[in-house]
Amino acid sequence: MSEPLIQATNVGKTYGQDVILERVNVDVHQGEFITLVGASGCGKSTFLKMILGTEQSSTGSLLLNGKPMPNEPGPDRGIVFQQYSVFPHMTVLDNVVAARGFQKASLTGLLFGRQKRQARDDAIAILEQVGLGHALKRYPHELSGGMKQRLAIAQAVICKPKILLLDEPFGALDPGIRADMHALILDLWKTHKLTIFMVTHDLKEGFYLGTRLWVFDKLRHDPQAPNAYGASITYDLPVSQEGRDTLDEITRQLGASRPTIPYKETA
Ligand SMILES: Nc1ncnc2c1ncn2[C@@H]1O[C@H](COP(=O)(O)OP(=O)(O)OP(=O)(O)O)[C@@H](O)[C@H]1O
Repeated sequence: MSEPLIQATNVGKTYGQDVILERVNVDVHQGEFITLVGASGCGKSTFLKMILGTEQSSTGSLLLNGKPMPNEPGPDRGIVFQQYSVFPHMTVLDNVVAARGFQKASLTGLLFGRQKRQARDDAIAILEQVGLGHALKRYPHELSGGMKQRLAIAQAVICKPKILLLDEPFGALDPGIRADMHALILDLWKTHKLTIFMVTHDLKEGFYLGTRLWVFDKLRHDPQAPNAYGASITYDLPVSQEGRDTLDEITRQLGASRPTIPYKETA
């Protein structure tokens, strides 16, 4: 098998005295679609931020293509948050062109001449793909929640990331709209050959979208010091088509069984 795209070895994260994550050991290969589930506050977003480069691991090693994860975001890693992060004073089209501008000319975000024409053409193509081709001239306040999230996804994808990080991107959307967004994200994943990490609170969504599902949980608890231990990945489940078909059964087993990755005293 090829070299892992991301390799985490005994990764831990602390904020002051609080241990958030500990002993995270995973390899991720290009093209995987990882979904992350776990209790609120257990460190899922923190793990995404470490891949984005806005947070650094406190212990262990986190590698991207065999080299230490850069300490800042880069064009190879895009992110979409639950709260719509678009520029309110720009049209839909200009929002996506600007995202490319900040990538290519980060200080001013301004593009000129051929670069600008290319960015416009690419932006129109990606907006067509996310279903906003009819709304190029609208402003964000004229869009529904689902449309704003499509716009945020288009902003991330126009930068041609290898890795797309999705932090509960559909959490604020109605169930019917979420189904459309699922189809969109699977389409983008395939056509742009992305590696996706997606945090969700919806186990069903995690099984439906992912090729692999991670459960974050604490394996050690100290009732006297609740923040003394951090969460690890306690289940690392490959999701096959059969897995999707027998979702109810897997959900039942997850609730009833013990973690498949027991805690090991490794250095
Ligand atoms: N910059 C920070 N400084 C101090 N503590 C932080 C910081 N960022 C996050 N935390 C803490 O780290 C813990 C994990 O936060 P994180 O957002 O990663 O959890 P999460 O699993 O994504 O939660 P949720 O599902 O609610 O979004 C929380 O207790 C949070 O308060």
